[in-house]
Amino acid sequence: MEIALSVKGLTKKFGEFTAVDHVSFDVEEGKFFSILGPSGCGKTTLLRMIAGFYRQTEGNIAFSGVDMTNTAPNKRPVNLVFQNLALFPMMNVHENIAFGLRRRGEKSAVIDKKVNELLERVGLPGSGKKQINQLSGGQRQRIAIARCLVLDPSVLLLDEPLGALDAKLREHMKVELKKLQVQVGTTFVYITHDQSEAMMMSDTVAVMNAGHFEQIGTPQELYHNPSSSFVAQFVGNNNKLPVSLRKDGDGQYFARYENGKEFLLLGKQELQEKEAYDLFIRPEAMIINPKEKTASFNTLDVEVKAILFDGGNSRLLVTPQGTDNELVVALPQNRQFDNIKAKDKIQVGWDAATSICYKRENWKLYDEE
Ligand SMILES: Nc1ncnc2c1ncn2[C@@H]1O[C@H](COP(=O)(O)OP(=O)(O)OP(=O)(O)O)[C@@H](O)[C@H]1O
Repeated sequence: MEIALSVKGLTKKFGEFTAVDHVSFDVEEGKFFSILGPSGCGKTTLLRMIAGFYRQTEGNIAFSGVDMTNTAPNKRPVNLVFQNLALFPMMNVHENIAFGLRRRGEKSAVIDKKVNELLERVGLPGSGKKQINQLSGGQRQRIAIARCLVLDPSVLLLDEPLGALDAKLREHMKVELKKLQVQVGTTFVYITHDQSEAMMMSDTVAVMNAGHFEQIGTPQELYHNPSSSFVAQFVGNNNKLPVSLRKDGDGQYFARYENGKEFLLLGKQELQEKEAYDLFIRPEAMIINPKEKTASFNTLDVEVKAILFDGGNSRLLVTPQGTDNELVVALPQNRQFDNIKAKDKIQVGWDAATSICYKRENWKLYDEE
């Protein structure tokens, strides 16, 4: 498969501050590639360098194998969809989409044909005469994308385009945007701080932290095999237990929890005794009142603090005995645990293979601030 975009060692410094630090990645043609990271990690700066709006301090950018590191923005085969969409309110839908083609000096008949084709492709045929203020948030979104696609970019850059929408519409547009990308087949490079957006829509996700990429992988790889504490915490819901490590005579590691309980550790990660670690266990990896326990099964006695009912995403909030920590345990959908109530003492357990341990790091996700 051809590489639509190749970025090598891209770096941007603002004075002494390094906003983007030697970032490298390739995006295959026709794929949905997301850059996911908390506010201020450098996503927009990276996107602006790719678009050509910022000059890089170091590094290279190539489109379809052609180096364009120093090419002017309007000569690059990219287009950028902004967070605020930047549609022209005084123009109708047709005029908005036609804008770029007119500037290119295309003939009216060609413009009309292309605009109508694009309106079909984004699922809004016949809406050319509508004013922008007559459109819903989701429709505006599609028009903003149509306005960029009409110029036939080989890569479409999207800067948090769902950011301005309310929660319900965001959910809907995630699915719409994914379908639209598959339908039009254009390579999308999408930036977001919302992990569920990135996970649901992307073929590949790069997780960005403080100017660098922590991990690049499929959503499944990031979820099941996070390569760092940051990724384990930023991608999907995870429980974090502060632990210290002990190695027994056979070289087997155990995680010692603050209430004195020890958990077996499996897995390939490098561990060092006596360092401070965090043990990560996904809510759905935890089994309530486990009956059949494998040889590598860990258990923990907990008290139920609250039932967090949310339909198919219902969970228990529990506190392990002898600690102030709170853990989240997914509730199976078979109503088997309908009888559980607050203050109940229960046991939760997980297979050691489903947990992962990383050295403790002292950063905070901005949601927690
Ligand atoms: N023109 C500039 N001059 C100096 N510092 C800047 C400039 N633009 C961005 N920065 C800094 O670079 C860092 C990365 O900013 P950037 O806007 O790329 O982050 P982001 O991940 O897109 O964040 P957000 O999701 O909040 O938009 C921030 O610390 C920001 O303050």
